[in-house]
Parts: sequence; C-alpha cells; structure tokens
Amino acid sequence: MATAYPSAVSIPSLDDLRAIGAAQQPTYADSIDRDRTVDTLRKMPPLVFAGECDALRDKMAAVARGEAFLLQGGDCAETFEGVTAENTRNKLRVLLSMAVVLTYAASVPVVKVGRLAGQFAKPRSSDAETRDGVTLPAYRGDAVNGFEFTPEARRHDPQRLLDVYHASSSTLNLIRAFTTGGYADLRQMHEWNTDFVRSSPVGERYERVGAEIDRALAFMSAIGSDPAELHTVDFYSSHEALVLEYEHALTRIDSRTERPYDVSGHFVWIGERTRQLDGAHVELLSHIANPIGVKLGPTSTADDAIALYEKLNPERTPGKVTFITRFGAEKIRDLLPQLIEKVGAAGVEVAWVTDPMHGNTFATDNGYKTRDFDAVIDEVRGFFEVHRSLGTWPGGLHVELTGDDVTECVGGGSRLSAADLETRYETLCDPRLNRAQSLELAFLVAEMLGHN
Ligand SMILES: O=C[C@H](O)[C@H](O)COP(=O)(O)O
Ligand SMILES: C=C(OP(=O)(O)O)C(=O)O
Repeated sequence: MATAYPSAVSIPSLDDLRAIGAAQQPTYADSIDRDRTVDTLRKMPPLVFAGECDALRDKMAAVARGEAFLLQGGDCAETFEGVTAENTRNKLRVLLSMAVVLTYAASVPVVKVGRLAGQFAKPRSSDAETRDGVTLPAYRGDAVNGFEFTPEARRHDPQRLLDVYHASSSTLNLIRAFTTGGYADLRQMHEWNTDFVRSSPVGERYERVGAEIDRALAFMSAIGSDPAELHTVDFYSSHEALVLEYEHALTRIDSRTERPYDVSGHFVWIGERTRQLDGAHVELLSHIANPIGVKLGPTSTADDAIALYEKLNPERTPGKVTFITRFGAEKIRDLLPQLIEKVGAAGVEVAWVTDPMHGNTFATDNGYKTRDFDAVIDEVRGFFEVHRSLGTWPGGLHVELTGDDVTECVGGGSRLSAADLETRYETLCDPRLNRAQSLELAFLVAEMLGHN
C-alpha cells in the first residue's frame, strides 16, 4: 500500500518496493531490528535541503544545454574509519584543484559534486567471497557489513545505516565549513597543493595556472571587482541510491513544493546493476525531485535509455536525469554515437557524462584489481571525439579518486607499475586515481574541453 502524505503526492511503501523486487540488497536476519532502524532514520533531520537539490537540478539543466561541465568524483566506497578531517579535506582539495584547472583552461563553469557523504554501499558481482577455502558474504560497503573477513564482520547489520547517517552528517558539516568558511577561497588555491607542487611535474603545472590566476585576481581587485564566487564554492554531495531502507527512510515531502526529495544527498544515482526498468530502484527514484543519474554500461540500448528517461522524468523537468556511460575504452567509440543519436531523436534532453573507470577494470597477475590510466584517458578521449563528431555536448566526468597518494591505478605521469600497487593500495572495493593522476586527468580534460 502506498504511504499517504499530507499532499496529493505519494510514494510506494518499502513493502511495495520489496514486492517489486530489488537487486543488490542486504539480507537482514532480524526484520524487527531492521524496521526499528528504519523508524529511527525516518525521524532524523534531512542531511540536505530540497532547495539545494533544486539548485543543483538547475545547474544540471545548464550542463544538458551545453553551458556547464560536471565534475563528479570521490571514493569508490567511503568508510566510517575514513571520516576524518584530513581525509575529507584531501578529497575536497583535489576536486577543487581539478575544478579550477577545468574552469580556467576551458573557460567553462564547472558544477562540483562529490561522491561523498553517503557513498557507503556497494553492489557486487558476487554475493560471496572465498579465501583459503572459507566462504563468507561479500563486503558490500560499510553501510551493510564490515570488511574484515570474519563471520561477525560480514553479517549484514541494519544498525550500520544509522552510522551511515551520522558519518554523512559529519562529512557534510565539514564540507559546508570548508566551502563557505574560507578554505575554498580561490586565493587559497596554492595552499591546497603546497606539499605537492614541489614534488611532481603536474604540481608545477598547476602552480603555473595558479600564477596566471593570481594576476587575473590582482587585476580584478585593482578595478574594484570582488565577486562572492571567488570566496566560496557551491559543492554538492552524491552517492548511489542502493540500500532501499536507507533511501526510503530519507525520502521526505518538501513543505515548499509538496514533492518527495531523497534528502540523503543532493544527487543520487542508479547503478548499472540496479537500473531494471521494472525494478524497485527505478520505481523509488521516479518519485523524487532530486537530480538523478543512471549508469549505462555496454549492454544498454537506446530503447532502454529512453524508457528509463520516460519513467524517471515523465514531466521532462530539465536537469532531472543525467546519463553516465561506462562502456570501457574499447567500446565507447562504437556504442556511444548511436545511443546519443537515438536518445536525441526521441526528444530526450539529458546531460551526458562519462565514467571512464568502471569499464576499464582488470586484475593484475599479482592479484590487485586495477585500472590503467591510459585506458581511462582513452575512454575520455573517445567520449569527446564522439560528441565532437555529433555536435553534442560532452557534459562531464564521473571518477573514482582520492586526495591521497595511493597506488591503486597503474600508469600516469609517475608511471606506476603493477609491482608498485602493493606500496599503498587502500581501497576496499575499486581502484581510485591518486592526487597526481586526478590532476593530470583534469589538465587533459581541460585541453579537450577547450578544443570542443
Ligand atoms: O564499484 C562498482 C562495483 O561495486 C564494483 O566494481 C564491483 O566489484 P566486484 O566485481 O569486485 O564485485
Ligand atoms: C557501482 C558503480 O558503478 P556501476 O554501477 O557503473 O558499475 C559505482 O559507480 O560505484
């Protein structure tokens, strides 16, 4: 039965969604504990405000029109232990640095969205993991179970959803402080990278951009111009809307618009493994007013994409739906053109974003899941080439990255090899670009954007 709200709007109940069928869900042994947790979550204040989601949706509409570029990035899987000031600051500074490079070199407004403050649940290829003959449930992100390979840690525990809420809340609190309290001031752009500049060629290149920006800022100051945009940034949070208990409990009716919003994050997306047209994730997200993303892998057809769009955005609200393709470097040039053309021919206007990570994962002989920086770049190049040939707008970049100097993806300016991966491999799921690789990517994308 649908949950009744004080307005004409209704959303399906959790039981309705479970009946529809949802892929990639936790299996909780104790439904009383689960329901109690959901009830507690329902009483928690929103993590983001509906008006902020509207502002982001308007920005995504500008991306879809070709007037702005989306930079969306952060951890593959956030962890509770990783919710520290240092970690959050490091992720923020790499995203801010990338955004400055993109904005300055390509003269395009950049919409900044973190995979952060909510990215705690992971879909997996397999439900189980076997080590030395012992089989346990796979790690599904800190939202669901622990990474430690013990039966206790791997148990799906609904209490963790409350920890997700609190971890997201403190991350958002810090992000708001950083982005409005002075840290994100453009004049700080040298500070974001002081340690790094001395030790890497990409850092030096960044510093040269910084010097040019300094001159422009000095000029603006001399003529008495000091726009507020130089001192604070609009920064938004996003994550995959995966665990239905959590997303449903945080879906609330906004008193201004009387529409449901998922107030767990500004932007939520549906993953490649949960985008079934008749599945529960698509059903739930079809009711919310947030801007949403849909990941499209190499098996997606244009008909799938159009049907998903019609279901998720029947009112055709601009900026509501973003398609994030993740085909892999080898397939993007073959598959993307027809998808864009057919979707466009159906009168569907979306922002097209490339995720050059998820189609380019492989395992090294020494047992690490990795990605080759060259393949990542090649997929991004393919994305720009296709859009240029069709005369459409390459709307953005969705990447798994970290602000730390980890060794998880091979290649890049420091030429990390498979043997180097063991030096600092910290991700609990998929490999992320490190700080130098992220900044190199930003410079390459800025060049491509500048020539678009
Ligand atoms: O990030 C995406 C998926 O969660 C991840 O690629 C799944 O990894 P797996 O194939 O090791 O389960
Ligand atoms: C699971 C993810 O991606 P995809 O759904 O594209 O596999 C992800 O971005 O974390």
